Amino acid sequence: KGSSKPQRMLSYVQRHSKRGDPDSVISTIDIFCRSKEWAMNVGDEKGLILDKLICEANPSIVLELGTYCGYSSLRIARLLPPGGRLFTMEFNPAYAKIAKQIIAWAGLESKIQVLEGPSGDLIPQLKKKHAIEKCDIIFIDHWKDCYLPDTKLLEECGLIGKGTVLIADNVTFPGTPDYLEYVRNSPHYSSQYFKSYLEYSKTEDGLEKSVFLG
Ligand SMILES: O=C(NCCCCc1cc2ccncc2s1)c1cc(-c2ccc(F)cc2)cc(O)c1O
Ligand SMILES: [Mg+2]
Repeated sequence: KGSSKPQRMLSYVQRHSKRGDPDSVISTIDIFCRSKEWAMNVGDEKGLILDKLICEANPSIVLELGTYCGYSSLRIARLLPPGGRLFTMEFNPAYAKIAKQIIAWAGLESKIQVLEGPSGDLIPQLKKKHAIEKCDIIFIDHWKDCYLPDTKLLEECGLIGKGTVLIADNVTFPGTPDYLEYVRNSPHYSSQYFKSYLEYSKTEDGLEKSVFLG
């Protein structure tokens, strides 16, 4: 019964970062992923672009699809204005368990709610169960073939309104071709590609920012 990579990441965070200090936890995870074990966090290079996009939008309600160990949840939640909230969806219960512990260690649990289950089931529940009107920002970082169907589901559920900003990870690698084609060709979105690198590697990747025009 060995440990998992997320478990090793959590114990590295608890040993090497300052409790209650999100920036310390974020940089510690980056050191772990560069020096010990690669992991599929958005990472520090794309993370800086994400930070800028979050600050520009100054969002109250952020939805994240794909929590993993909570790295991007910390990056987002630490930049929210007072009263701002992040709802993050994770399919894998083992990942969700670790993410909650990393989020608690960083002291951001009051701003972040981890929702466990498949996004296809959770998205239709958001309005009624969590009193969410519209999402200000949606960070998409889950199964790459779910980006497009879930975007359409979010539209149908009325969670995407005029000005909602979609930010999608991995649009170049592993790649999300059907999603890109949709947001870049739809008259309802204004889309922009931010070229960067796959986390902790030299491979090209990037974030796609798409604003819903109504
Ligand atoms: O798969 C990736 N990320 C999604 C994990 C799937 C987790 C899910 C969450 C959830 C919530 C609700 N409903 C359903 C789902 S499914 C991912 C993979 C790579 C990568 C890059 C190079 C490689 F060689 C190999 C992998 C890099 C990345 O940045 C990623 O984000
Ligand atoms: Mg990703």
